[in-house]
Amino acid sequence: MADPAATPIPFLTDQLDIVIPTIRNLDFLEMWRPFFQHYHLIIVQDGDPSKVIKVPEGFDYELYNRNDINRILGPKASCISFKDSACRCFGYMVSKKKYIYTIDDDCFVAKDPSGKDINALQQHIKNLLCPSTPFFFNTLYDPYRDGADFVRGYPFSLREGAPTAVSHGLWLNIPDYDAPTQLVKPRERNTRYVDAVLTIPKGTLFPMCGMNLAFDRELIGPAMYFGLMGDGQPIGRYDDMWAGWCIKVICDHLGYGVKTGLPYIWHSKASNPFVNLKKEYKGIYWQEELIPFFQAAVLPKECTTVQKCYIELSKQVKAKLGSIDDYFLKLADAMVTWVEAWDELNPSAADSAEAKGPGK
Ligand SMILES: O=c1ccn([C@@H]2O[C@H](COP(=O)(O)OP(=O)(O)O[C@H]3O[C@@H](CO)[C@H](O)[C@H]3O)[C@@H](O)[C@H]2O)c(=O)[nH]1
Ligand SMILES: [Mn+2]
Repeated sequence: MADPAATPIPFLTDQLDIVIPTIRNLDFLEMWRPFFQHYHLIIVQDGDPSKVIKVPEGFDYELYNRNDINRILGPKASCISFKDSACRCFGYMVSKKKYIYTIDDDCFVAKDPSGKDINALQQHIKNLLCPSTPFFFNTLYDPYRDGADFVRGYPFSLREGAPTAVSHGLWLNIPDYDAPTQLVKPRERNTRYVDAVLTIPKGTLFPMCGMNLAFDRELIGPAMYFGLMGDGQPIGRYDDMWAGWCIKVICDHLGYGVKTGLPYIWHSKASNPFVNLKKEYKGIYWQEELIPFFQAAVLPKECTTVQKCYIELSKQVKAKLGSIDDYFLKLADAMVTWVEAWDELNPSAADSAEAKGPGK
């Protein structure tokens, strides 16, 4: 097998879309121009569709506002959040590319300890193209990286690794803290650059942040639904968390890997902690029941495609979480609507999904 660490990182400009949820002008792209200008952008405009979003010259993009989402999905648009960054998942659905990178419009290019600008997109591509090691933990971190390898005692039968479905990047400056933590530590900034990429072990959940995230759309796209939040919903800021718990259960079942660590972006501003507390507070106690649910979730072996896994998960959500709050009955239905809409917009992928089967 070719040494994944030694091969140069391809740019994949015709295989990757960048999805940006936004309610503001996209001046932040100026800083990303050297890294993004050859990629196609999918801009999901949230909020008032009559507002004109200014996109800097020279970028190739498609922009969807709420009117477009309603026109394209019809009644199924009900599964796409309104007035919340969760709307970004519509961009995953309409993309036709193999890979997705999603980034917030208040995230900028960070510098590594040497002072060099970090090309976050290239690091995500490297993470996605290199295998993961979910079945046995390598104590010297990413074994496929230049200057590292599997350590003594690592089973040779597992050294081929698993296909990587998700690459979860981190943030310098404003960390992704929940509102209570933000309120207690308003001036805390993340200044620590940890030069590592880790595979999250099979059977372990994690808090997935949508700020700096890339994934293999063909491996896990139909499960990357950012849960129903925003207008008319009882919670917010749990969209990406919901997606992260669902994709991790499914990746574990299908034998795919999820990585976290490099690359870093510079998160420039903290959202209002009081507004965030109002959005999060129910989720803070609900998640004490949600996490055990996902930890115990078992998918039958007949679930051989992401769609089948996701539909099965939605049934378990309805059966086991509906008693917490009616919201989870609505969310379970929205999960089904999402998959139906996904398959309508991606018919060929839906047909071939049957053939894919579990990752080896
Ligand atoms: O109603 C809205 C509000 C914002 N957006 C766009 O979404 C992203 C994130 O917005 P922002 O940076 O203001 O919020 P954060 O609290 O930093 O977001 C992080 O927390 C999580 C919220 O679920 C999420 O994982 C992170 O994004 C920006 O691009 C806004 O323009 C929106 O579309 N609709
Ligand atoms: Mn932000």
